[in-house]
Amino acid sequence: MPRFVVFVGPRGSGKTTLGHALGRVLDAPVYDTDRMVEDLAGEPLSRLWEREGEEAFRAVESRALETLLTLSPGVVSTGGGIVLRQENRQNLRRLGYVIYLHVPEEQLLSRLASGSERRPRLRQGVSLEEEVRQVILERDPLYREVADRVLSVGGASIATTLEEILSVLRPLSPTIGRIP
Ligand SMILES: Nc1ncnc2c1ncn2[C@@H]1O[C@H](COP(=O)(O)OP(=O)(O)O)[C@@H](O)[C@H]1O
Ligand SMILES: O=C(O)C1=C[C@@H](OP(=O)(O)O)[C@@H](O)[C@H](O)C1
Ligand SMILES: [Mg+2]
Repeated sequence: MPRFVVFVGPRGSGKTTLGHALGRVLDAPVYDTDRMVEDLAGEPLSRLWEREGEEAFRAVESRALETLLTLSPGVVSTGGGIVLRQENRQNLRRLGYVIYLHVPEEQLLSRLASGSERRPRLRQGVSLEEEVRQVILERDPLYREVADRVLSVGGASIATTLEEILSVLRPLSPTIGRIP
């Protein structure tokens, strides 16, 4: 697999879930920049964020992304805010084929509201609904800027979305590697 397949998109769009699923099917290494940040920082993401704030987290996130450029190609699940920095947008494009998982706001909201995982809030003093609205407004153009492909996957099951991803990747197999 000579190049990476990279998922970008907002929180709850399924980057982590689909990254693992795709890695299994392709028998390729799976990287999640959030887990790489935790390894580099030596503490859970939520604690780093709480203790040192978002900017400190972003600095480690950029280092994690730079590290990826030196690793064996595989599937990369990014954190939803990785596109905020220009240097990261450049590095994402260098890594390989970037897929933006586009999911309607209502669906993101219901996944985030029901998820058991602890995710730090991105906006203070507003409802989760307003946070999701603001964050999408700010980042949607940035996801589109880095994406080779925008996949609208709202409403589809994990299995159906995985099939759709595989059908997008198949024609690219000369640069991505063998796709089943
Ligand atoms: N069709 C779907 N595709 C991806 N995730 C889904 C889907 N339906 C429900 N989910 C759930 O939504 C959540 C997505 O979270 P996650 O994979 O952590 O997203 P991200 O890494 O983009 O924040 C998971 O709990 C997953 O089980
Ligand atoms: O959108 C964001 O700014 C963030 C998304 C999270 O990753 P997921 O998109 O995988 O939830 C994680 O990087 C951190 O909590 C910040
Ligand atoms: Mg994730």
